[in-house]
Amino acid sequence: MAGSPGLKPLVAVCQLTSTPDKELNFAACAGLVREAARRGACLVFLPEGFDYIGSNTAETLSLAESLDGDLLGRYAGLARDCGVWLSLGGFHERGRDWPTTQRIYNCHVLLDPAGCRVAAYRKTHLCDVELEGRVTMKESSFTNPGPEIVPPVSTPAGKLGLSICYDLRFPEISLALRRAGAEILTYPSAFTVTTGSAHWEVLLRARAIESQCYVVAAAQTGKNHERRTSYGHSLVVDPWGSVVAQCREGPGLCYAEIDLDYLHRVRREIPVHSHRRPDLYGTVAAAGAPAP
Ligand SMILES: O=C(O)CNC(=O)[C@H](CS)NC(=O)CCC(=O)C(=O)O
Repeated sequence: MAGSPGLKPLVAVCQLTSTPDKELNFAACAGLVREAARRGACLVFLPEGFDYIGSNTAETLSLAESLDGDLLGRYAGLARDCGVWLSLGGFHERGRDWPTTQRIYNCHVLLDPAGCRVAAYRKTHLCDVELEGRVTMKESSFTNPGPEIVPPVSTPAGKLGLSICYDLRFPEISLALRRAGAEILTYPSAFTVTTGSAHWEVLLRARAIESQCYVVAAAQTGKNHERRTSYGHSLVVDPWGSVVAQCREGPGLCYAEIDLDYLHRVRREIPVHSHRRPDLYGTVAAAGAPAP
């Protein structure tokens, strides 16, 4: 379907309730990816923690694998079987430094339809957040921060910029990806209900409007284990800021056509990118500092 004249590429967004059971999670993901491929999607997005959501730190660490391990091998087979690109947002990766750090990376892997790994972005902003009496997250206690932002990758749907979940709160990364040529930004996520209900959609729409990119956000939803519930609301935003697709409650799929002609029209009409003043943003003195 992708590339056929007159047809716009279709992307699919998977919403999941991952548990600590990797087998069950793989079966759920494979079912959704196969369905998305049957419907003609060329690129399928899975959320952060698509592999599993551990019920405690020890379990999270013990289940982690390397990028060359069995689980990603099976996802590569799935991409090949279905002939789709797969955005695997937020794989729990044991990197080469595992023996010394005993920490993992939160790694967003992009596979092409041959099952080849074409990019791996390791989450750079770690979610250490404490909302008194409601939410405690300390991702840095078991995760190493990624060392770099990864250049956008050409896919049949457009040039894809990779981020993960909490990165969504940092417009710097989305603008850096836009500057590097991104047309689609993606934020695979496992948001909390408390922060998601206040911030999720408004942040995603803001990232789309300011970067003039499509924004694709696959999310965990519902009860992952006894002590963890995720916000859901997987969606796609167009470069004007309209929500063009959204999952309903529970695990499932939503679809969007990516219209790059429309994206370029929005960029022509409001050329914020060429109006930026990078000469100024780094030069503001702190309050109270003496005037030059
Ligand atoms: O740990 C795993 O297994 C999967 N990773 C996560 O769930 C991550 C780190 S704890 N969650 C977030 O970043 C939530 C961000 C969020 O909710 C916000 O920014 O408001």
